Formats: sequence, C-alpha cells, structure tokens
Amino acid sequence: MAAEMDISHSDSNGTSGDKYNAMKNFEIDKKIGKGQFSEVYRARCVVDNTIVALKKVQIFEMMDAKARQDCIKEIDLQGNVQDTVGLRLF
Ligand SMILES: Nc1ncnc2c1ncn2[C@@H]1O[C@H](COP(=O)(O)OP(=O)(O)OP(=O)(O)O)[C@@H](O)[C@H]1O
Repeated sequence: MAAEMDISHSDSNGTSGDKYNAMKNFEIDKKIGKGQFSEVYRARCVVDNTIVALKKVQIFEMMDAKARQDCIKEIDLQGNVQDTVGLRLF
C-alpha cells in the first residue's frame, strides 16, 4: 500500500481547485527520480495540461515508526501551505 503525493502549480488565486484532487486527472509520463522511500514521476494534469511532479511515498514500507510519523506530519503540514506550490495526498 502506498500514499501518493503530488507537487503541482496552483492557480493565480493560490488554489488548485478540484482538478488536482484526483489521480484520475493525471496522466503519468515517466519516472524522474527516486528517494529512500519514494518515487517521483513526471505527469500531466489532463484538465489543464499542467506538468507536475507526482511523488509516490511507500509510507507503509517504513519500518521506523518515527520516520513514518514524520512523513505523515510533513504531508499534513505541506498540504496546508497556500503558496505557489500545492501538494495533495491521494
Ligand atoms: N518537483 C520535482 N521536480 C523534478 N524532480 C523532482 C521533484 N521532486 C523530486 N524530484 C526528483 O526525485 C528525487 C527524489 O526526490 P524525493 O524528494 O522523493 O527524495 P529526497 O528527499 O531527495 O531523498 P530521500 O527520500 O532519500 O530523503 C530527487 O532527487 C529529484 O531528482
């Protein structure tokens, strides 16, 4: 099981709207990076053609409970940021 997080641009009003809230709105192009517990993919939002980076975090593969908690906390914090970069958890 995995949690997936995308890093995407926001609209001019600082929000991304519903279009970035569902995986069905993204078409994955290719893998562009790999972290310790994650894989990052280049993807396109089929609604507005925006190119985004989708980060898939193998959160339940993390055996270290603290690392898992830190990751969940980071996703939670980042999800509340209203800036030019928006994050969503799927
Ligand atoms: N927004 C992005 N655009 C382009 N490439 C990215 C983006 N985010 C991450 N990457 C690529 O994916 C790789 C992995 O990123 P990720 O953030 O998952 O791990 P990390 O924090 O670099 O490493 P670790 O998980 O081991 O601490 C990066 O090194 C980078 O090459």
